[in-house]
Amino acid sequence: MTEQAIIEFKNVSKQYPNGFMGLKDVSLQIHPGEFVVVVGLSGAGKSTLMRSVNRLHDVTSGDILIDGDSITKARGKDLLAMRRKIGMIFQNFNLVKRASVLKNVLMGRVGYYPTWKMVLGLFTKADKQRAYEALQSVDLGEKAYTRADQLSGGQQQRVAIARALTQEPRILLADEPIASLDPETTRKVMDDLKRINEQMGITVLINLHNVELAKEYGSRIIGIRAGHKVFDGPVAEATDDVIDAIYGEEEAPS
Ligand SMILES: Nc1ncnc2c1ncn2[C@@H]1O[C@H](COP(=O)(O)OP(=O)(O)OP(=O)(O)O)[C@@H](O)[C@H]1O
Repeated sequence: MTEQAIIEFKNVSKQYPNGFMGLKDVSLQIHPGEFVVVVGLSGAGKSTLMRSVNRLHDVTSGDILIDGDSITKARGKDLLAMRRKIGMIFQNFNLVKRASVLKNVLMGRVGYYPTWKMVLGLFTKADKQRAYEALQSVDLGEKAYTRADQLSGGQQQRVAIARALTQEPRILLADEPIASLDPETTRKVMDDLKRINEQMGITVLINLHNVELAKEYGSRIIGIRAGHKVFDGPVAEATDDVIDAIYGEEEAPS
């Protein structure tokens, strides 16, 4: 018996309103606990793929299943419940700069409260505890009351990771999370993601430009080129020839 995929793309295509095809007939399955790195040239469709998973982008055709349920077709409360399972971090951190680190991390609980409680900032003790614990897990417990914009870029990204963890997700999407960071902080963020994957069993899907880091941290690589999936396999199979085919100069498939 094969284990149920936590993320499944079935013949997914995405056409932007201007007619450009961001994804072309992509099918894939990701299983619980995997650490999958998506690589490809700038503009290949990596972010489009990532943002389709939690419906930051709607796809044009095909279906995306989360734990076997279609997120493509989900509406209202069902969509909200599915999105709770999916945390996300971004290249530019997306923190509320003038708010404290703790407030930012608590935002990870937004999907669990009605709007009026959020407006009044009425978080439960249990949620505050969750937020502290998430901050501690990225080694930033002592920064809880610091304003987010007082932290370094690497620290801000780790606050964003803590915010995603507070959501108690099963999947973590990371869209170019280290693109704005220097090499040293890059490692710290990647190490945090790896630890979260291994110790908490959270499935990680991450876009990276850097193939070396993709090979070092990933268990599996997906290569995207001009909207097509052109490679999907374990890191050991991502040979130089494979990487050349993902990044190379020759004509991309249409
Ligand atoms: N809203 C949009 N309308 C039209 N085209 C878009 C839109 N968003 C993205 N695209 C195009 O879709 C293609 C894929 O974009 P995407 O951001 O997914 O690429 P990427 O592989 O993540 O690139 P990068 O590494 O530079 O972020 C690009 O050619 C981009 O210009």
